[in-house]
Amino acid sequence: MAHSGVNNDRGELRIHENLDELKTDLADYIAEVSEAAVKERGVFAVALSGGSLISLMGKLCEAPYNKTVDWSKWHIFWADERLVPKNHSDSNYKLAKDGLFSKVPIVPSHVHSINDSVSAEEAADGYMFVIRQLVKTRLVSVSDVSDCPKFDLILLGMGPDGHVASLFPNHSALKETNEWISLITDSSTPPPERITFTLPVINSASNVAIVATGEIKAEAVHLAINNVEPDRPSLPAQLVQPAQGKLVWFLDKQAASKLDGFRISE
Ligand SMILES: O=C1O[C@H](COP(=O)(O)O)[C@@H](O)[C@H](O)[C@H]1O
Repeated sequence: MAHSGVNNDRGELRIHENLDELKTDLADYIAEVSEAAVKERGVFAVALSGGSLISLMGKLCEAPYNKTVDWSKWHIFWADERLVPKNHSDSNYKLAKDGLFSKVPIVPSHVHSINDSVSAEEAADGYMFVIRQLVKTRLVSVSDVSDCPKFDLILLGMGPDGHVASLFPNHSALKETNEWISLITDSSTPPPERITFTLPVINSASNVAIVATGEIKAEAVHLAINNVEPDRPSLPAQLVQPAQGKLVWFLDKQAASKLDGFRISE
C-alpha cells in the first residue's frame, strides 16, 4: 500500500512498499496526466529522462495501458540526453526506444530526439529550434509566467548526488535563468557531453514527477524533500519547484527511509 501525503511545498509524496506497486502507480499517473492533456489540448507533450526511470515506466507497455492510452497523441521529448550515437548503450534515446516506444504505437514523427550526427553545439541549437517551432504552433504550451515551454509532463529520475536531467550539483548550468537548453561538456558522471533542459523549463511544466528508488538515493531524497538549508539549496532536485505546476515524488520505502518522520510499516 502506498503512503501518500503532501510535504509542505515540496509536492505530493507517493511512497511504495515495493517496485511493483510503484510501477503500477507510475503507469496509472502517466496515463491519467496523458488523458487529461489530450482532453484539454488534443496532444500530450511529455519529456523523458534516462536511467532507471524507463524500466520503472515499463508497465505502460502492458495491458491495460498499451490499449487504453491514446499513443497517437503523444509527443516525446528528452529532459536530457547524453551526446553519444543513438545506438550507444549510454543513449537516453536508445533506452526509451528499446524500453518504451518500440513497444507501443507512438507516431515516429512525434519523437523529438536530439540529433546525433552533428556537433554538440549544433545538436543543442537544433533541439532548441524544434521546441521553439512547436511552442509557436502550441503543440507545446507556453508558460503564463515566463516565455518558457510548458510541457504537460516532465519525468525526471534523480541520481544519488541529487542530479536531475543533466543538472549536476554545483554546476553553473543551475544558474541559467534565460535559456531553455544547456549544453554540458563536463558532466561529473560520464559521458561528459550532455544536453539538458534548464531549471526554468522544468519549473514551467504543468506536471513534474521525480522518480527515485533504492537506499543509495535516501540521503538526496531527504535533503531535497525536507528542504534542508532552504536559503542555500544545494541539490538540483531541491531546485525543482514548479511555479504553477504540480510536483509528485514516486519513491520506494528504501529511498524514503531518511525522510523526517517517515517510519517503515511492516
Ligand atoms: O545520467 C543520468 O542520470 C539520471 C539518474 O539516473 P538513475 O539511473 O539514477 O535513475 C537520469 O535521470 C538522467 O536522465 C541521466 O542522463
